[in-house]
Amino acid sequence: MEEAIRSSMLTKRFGSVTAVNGLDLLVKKGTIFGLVGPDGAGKTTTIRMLCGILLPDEGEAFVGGYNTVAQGERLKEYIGYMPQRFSLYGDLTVMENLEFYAEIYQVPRQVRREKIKKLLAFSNLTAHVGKLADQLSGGMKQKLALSCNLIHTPAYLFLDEPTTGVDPVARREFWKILFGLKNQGTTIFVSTPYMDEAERCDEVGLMYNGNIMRLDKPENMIMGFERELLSVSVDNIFKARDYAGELPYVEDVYIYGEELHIIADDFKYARDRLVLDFKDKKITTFDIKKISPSLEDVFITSVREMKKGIGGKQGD
Ligand SMILES: Nc1ncnc2c1ncn2[C@@H]1O[C@H](COP(=O)(O)OP(=O)(O)OP(=O)(O)O)[C@@H](O)[C@H]1O
Repeated sequence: MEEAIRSSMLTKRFGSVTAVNGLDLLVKKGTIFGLVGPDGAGKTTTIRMLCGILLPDEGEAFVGGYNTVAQGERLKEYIGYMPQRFSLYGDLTVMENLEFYAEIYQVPRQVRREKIKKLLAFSNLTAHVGKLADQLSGGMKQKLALSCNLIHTPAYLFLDEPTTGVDPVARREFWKILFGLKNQGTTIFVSTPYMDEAERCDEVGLMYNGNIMRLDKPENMIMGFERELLSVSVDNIFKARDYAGELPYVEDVYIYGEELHIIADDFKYARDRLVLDFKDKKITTFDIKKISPSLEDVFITSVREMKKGIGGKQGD
């Protein structure tokens, strides 16, 4: 296994807030690592430390063998970093933006044209070279931003929520590009709020309150979900959610799309009792069935357990 990214006890504090708390990570070369977690979990701070932009208070990290602090300048040649709000120049065209970043990254002039041509083809932007960046759709803007970050052919790519706010079709297309990069050997470290994207990563870390609470392949996380999960369709979802939360045989309950997801020890017992208990409360049950968990179920329940663990109040 060739190591690409490693951190040990990486810590960052902002005043009394510990944004990242003793993070130990290991990402293999040529893989996609996904960092998932609620707002404020510490994802951006982690990425910024790994890119050598933010100094850790404790611990250390290495990317491609380079120490992110002591060799931070050297490291910049090998990494691409796309922050949540990457600045494209709206009044420059697609081509001009790429040329601008080629200049910034000092891409040798003799290879610039060829490199830009390849990136445009790779990201399906060839037909739009003359358009102003401001006139592109959200998905195209993100692809252009990614292309600008790939102009110097980085071996390690850090993407902070690169597809937030982008429509599902454009998100899929963006991920096709990421898979293409992975196949060429690029290591990708990406934070995302989308579970379908997390499922596409080789490994996923669930971050909460500055800690990685779980770290595994997505399929292992799903397999490790050992409780019974019920999907329940009712006429009054909020009333049903609040009531189910008080029932002794219900371990957890949350709203999942149009349905209630209920976790219990014993499916048959919970199903039979729920229908009766809901009826008593004048809640009509349209459908109730056992389902396999998705990665989203794993994350929702993990975060809820963590919140309970630290005495926090549960949300949805
Ligand atoms: N420059 C800063 N000054 C003070 N506090 C900060 C700073 N940057 C981050 N924090 C705090 O550190 C914690 C982690 O923030 P961070 O931005 O890393 O989380 P995140 O998981 O990326 O969330 P989001 O997706 O909302 O950006 C939060 O409590 C945040 O308020």
